[in-house]
Amino acid sequence: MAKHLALVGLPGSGKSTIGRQVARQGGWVFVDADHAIEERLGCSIKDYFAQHGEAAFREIEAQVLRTLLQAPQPTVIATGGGAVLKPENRVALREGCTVFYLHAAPEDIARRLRGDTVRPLLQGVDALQRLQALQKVRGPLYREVAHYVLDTQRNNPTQVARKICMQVDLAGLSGLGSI
Ligand SMILES: Nc1ncnc2c1ncn2[C@@H]1O[C@H](COP(=O)(O)OP(=O)(O)OP(=O)(O)O)[C@@H](O)[C@H]1O
Ligand SMILES: O=C(O)C1=C[C@@H](O)[C@@H](O)[C@H](O)C1
Ligand SMILES: [Mg+2]
Repeated sequence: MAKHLALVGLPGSGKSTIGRQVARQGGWVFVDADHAIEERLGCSIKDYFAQHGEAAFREIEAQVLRTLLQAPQPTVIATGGGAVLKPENRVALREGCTVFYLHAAPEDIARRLRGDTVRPLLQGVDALQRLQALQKVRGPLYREVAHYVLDTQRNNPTQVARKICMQVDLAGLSGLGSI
């Protein structure tokens, strides 16, 4: 039975915001994979992207994910938006976690992220077009890895977090305890 809970979805789908709330509600440890990666890098993801490129970043991301999945305590993991790109990450996530895909249309996310300056893949481009392109490639991968798909468009982060907790409770997911 899965031990951890992972949230996957496009940049801005709410993984960090909702993951933190789920962990608080359930009394679990919360880890934002992007923060764990930045600790490991010693610099921001944005700077690392600029200096070393995406391929180098993906290698570090895979290593950090592996480390997080080995944690002895049940953890809510907000994954990076592109963590599902590597097939081995998808296998590791699916096996080591109960995975929730936070779905939202690119149009909605573009509205949420208006004025964003930290997401490297959305800088200096038309954010909506980029999100649509990401959705085309990643949508099937998020669905492939997910045990559950949640629509985040008609629900605010607190409501989505509550739905996740209810699902965890209903399914009696061992390792995560009950809420
Ligand atoms: N269901 C929602 N409804 C409205 N706004 C939301 C919802 N979920 C998240 N947001 C808002 O969208 C923004 C992005 O959320 P967040 O940073 O949690 O996304 P993320 O998936 O962690 O992104 P990234 O992959 O880039 O780390 C935040 O301002 C957050 O408050
Ligand atoms: O969508 C992506 O590819 C990314 C999303 C962020 O969470 C970070 O992991 C990084 O900026 C890459
Ligand atoms: Mg995040």
